[in-house]
Amino acid sequence: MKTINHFLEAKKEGKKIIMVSTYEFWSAKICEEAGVDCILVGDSAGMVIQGLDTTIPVTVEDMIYHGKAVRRGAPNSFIVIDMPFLSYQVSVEEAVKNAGRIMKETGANAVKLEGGREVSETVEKLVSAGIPVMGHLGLTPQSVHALGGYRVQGKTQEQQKRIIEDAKILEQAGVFAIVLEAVPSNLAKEITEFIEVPTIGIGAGKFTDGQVLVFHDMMGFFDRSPKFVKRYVEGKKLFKEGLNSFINEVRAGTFPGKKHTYD
Ligand SMILES: Nc1nc(=O)c2c([nH]1)NC[C@@H]1CN(c3ccc(C(=O)N[C@@H](CCC(=O)O)C(=O)O)cc3)CN21
Ligand SMILES: CC(C)C(=O)C(=O)O
Ligand SMILES: [Mg+2]
Repeated sequence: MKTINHFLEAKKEGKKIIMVSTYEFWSAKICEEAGVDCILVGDSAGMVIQGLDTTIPVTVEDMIYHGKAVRRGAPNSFIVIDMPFLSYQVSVEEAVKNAGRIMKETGANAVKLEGGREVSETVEKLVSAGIPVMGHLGLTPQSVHALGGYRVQGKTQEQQKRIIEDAKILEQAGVFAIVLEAVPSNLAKEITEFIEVPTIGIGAGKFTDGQVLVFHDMMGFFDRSPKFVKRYVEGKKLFKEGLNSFINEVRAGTFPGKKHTYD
């Protein structure tokens, strides 16, 4: 079983950290068998699994449901679960309660929450309660309406300064790693060199200590994806081919054959 120490050691040794965001039993099992360092049960489940336009409606119950399934598929993996929108912003007390429920009911190793200085007190409290916390800066999708859409962050000097400061504040608050989403690669590089905890990038270039992608994105299940997604398999095409074979064989009367029949 990997622990939070694995993340710091990987950074020290210059070994890239591999994280994949996924939501249920069988893809979690594939991730564990393939040897990823960390599985993220992302609130992107709202978009990928529920077909929502944003992650905003996702609930603590949803995350616990997904977390339990992922833990069953990946019993030996380091699992991080996203705290959904408004499960940690209202008060530190609510955040501890919700994070505690997520940890107790799923068997996760850590939680992730979005934001910088505005969540630093919450991070401190969670860490002091024994709950490891991963940070998330740059494009923070739970603030999509405040940001005016899913836009690259850290384009102006002012924004860059703020994100760098936020990374330092999160590190001081006790996070064991920080996701950097949709920021210019030179900014991600600067942050990665500036802080001691590892950075895990998505749309943040190649200089971060690790990379994360959504399982269904990299497997090619979506027709439209952000620029940062690389499709390693044409999953939708492959699945459609399989499905078409089933349809054609049933219509032609060639399935089920002898092999698939109890005689
Ligand atoms: N399937 C999936 N993959 C993700 O990576 C992901 C989610 N869902 N849901 C939560 C957030 C939302 N994310 C997103 C969603 C859209 C863009 C996007 O459309 N970006 C455009 C515009 C960039 C710009 O104009 O600045 C792009 O072309 O990359 C980026 C990140 C990343 N996360
Ligand atoms: C894209 C990653 C970092 C995430 O937060 C998610 O999957 O929800
Ligand atoms: Mg998320």
